[in-house]
Amino acid sequence: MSPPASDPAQRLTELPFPPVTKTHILNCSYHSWHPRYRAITPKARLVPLPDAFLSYLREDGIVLPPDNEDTPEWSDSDSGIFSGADNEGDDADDADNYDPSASWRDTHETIERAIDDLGGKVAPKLNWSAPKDATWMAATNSMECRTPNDIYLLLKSSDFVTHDLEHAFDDTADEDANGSIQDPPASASLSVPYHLVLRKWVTLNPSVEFRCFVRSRKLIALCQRDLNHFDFLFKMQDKLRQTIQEFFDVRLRDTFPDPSFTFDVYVPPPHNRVWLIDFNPWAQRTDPLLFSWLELLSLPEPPSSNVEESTPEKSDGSSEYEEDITEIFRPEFRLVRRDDPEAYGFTTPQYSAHKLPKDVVDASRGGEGNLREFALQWKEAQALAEQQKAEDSDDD
Ligand SMILES: Nc1ncnc2c1ncn2[C@@H]1O[C@H](COP(=O)(O)OP(=O)(O)OP(=O)(O)O)[C@@H](O)[C@H]1O
Ligand SMILES: [Mg+2]
Repeated sequence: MSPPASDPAQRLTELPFPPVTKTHILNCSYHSWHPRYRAITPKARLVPLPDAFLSYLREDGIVLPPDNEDTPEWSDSDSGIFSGADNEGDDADDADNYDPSASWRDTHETIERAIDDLGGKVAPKLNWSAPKDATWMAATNSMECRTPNDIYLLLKSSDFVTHDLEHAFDDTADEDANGSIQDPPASASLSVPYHLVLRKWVTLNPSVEFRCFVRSRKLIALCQRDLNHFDFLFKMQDKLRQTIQEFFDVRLRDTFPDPSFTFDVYVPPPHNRVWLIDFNPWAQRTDPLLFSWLELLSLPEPPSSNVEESTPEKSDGSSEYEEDITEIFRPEFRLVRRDDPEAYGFTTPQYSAHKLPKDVVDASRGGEGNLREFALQWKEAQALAEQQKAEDSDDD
């Protein structure tokens, strides 16, 4: 028998989120919000993905379409990844003729044209997730892609992308056609219109990327996305908070379909223009970064005078009181302090738990030689990451 809702043990193990609906998850998908916010988002192209392409993404192993010009030599023998062309040896005949893109050639070509359209370099993502955990697979060690194959390699290596494909609606409540929660759950499930999102590549300065938390259409908290300490942010904290608050009030507060959500912004120098990068659901799956979800769920809300279009007047006709309240409430803006990294548990590299995609492990099982080679590369990559970490902390 399941414990009653009032059982203290249950209260301790479950965060008090309002039910997360599939509609809410879909509202945070790039393809749903992008048309509404195109003007405030860096240039992007969306490519609808047919089932055949989705099957390719879901397949085990990483086989790339033939691409003589852009597939580097090392990709055939060194890592278990191979392109349809250029294979040598006894087993190569089949692979020579195999083009995984044969059944989605149109999509491949659309992607090629979109990359061109966006100036030759793009940052890819699926409906919700970018392959941030797979950049170590890429020759550039980043999400910068110049060819369709660069994109496929990243997408197929990413656990975050797999989550979009296989677990988009995990832990969501069922709802009826009007969006009301169904009890008992309805069996009908919403299907996901999968899209490849290609964003024109820009070299972003991670210090001015922020995640913002909105509860009941009120901006209650914001914080850095990058978990390093940046001294200069402290001096401009008030200005940044005000700029982002205004952006939220004007652009998002009344237009986003759900009352609670998170959004990510980029505020490049001179810090007076805000770019929308992404939305994430108000749900446990979203990383609360410098906050905990329990804090975010229980932080005090601003008085409503801070969010109303017009402040109601007092009986004597003045609105001084409301202005005072507006003055007092500030969404909490959390930055990483100089001596903070330990406190926040940043001693492990970000996404370290995701650095070994299943596909790569599978690829490395091709025999002892392959495994040894793979292990060597793995060690090198780790040493490089350690070195980078040491350099970063020296800078601090
Ligand atoms: N156009 C771009 N060019 C280069 N890099 C970009 C671009 N857009 C975003 N990025 C970088 O990619 C990172 C991840 O992008 P995004 O926030 O869309 O990923 P995500 O998977 O939704 O992340 P999360 O899981 O944290 O919500 C951003 O923090 C930013 O540093
Ligand atoms: Mg996101």
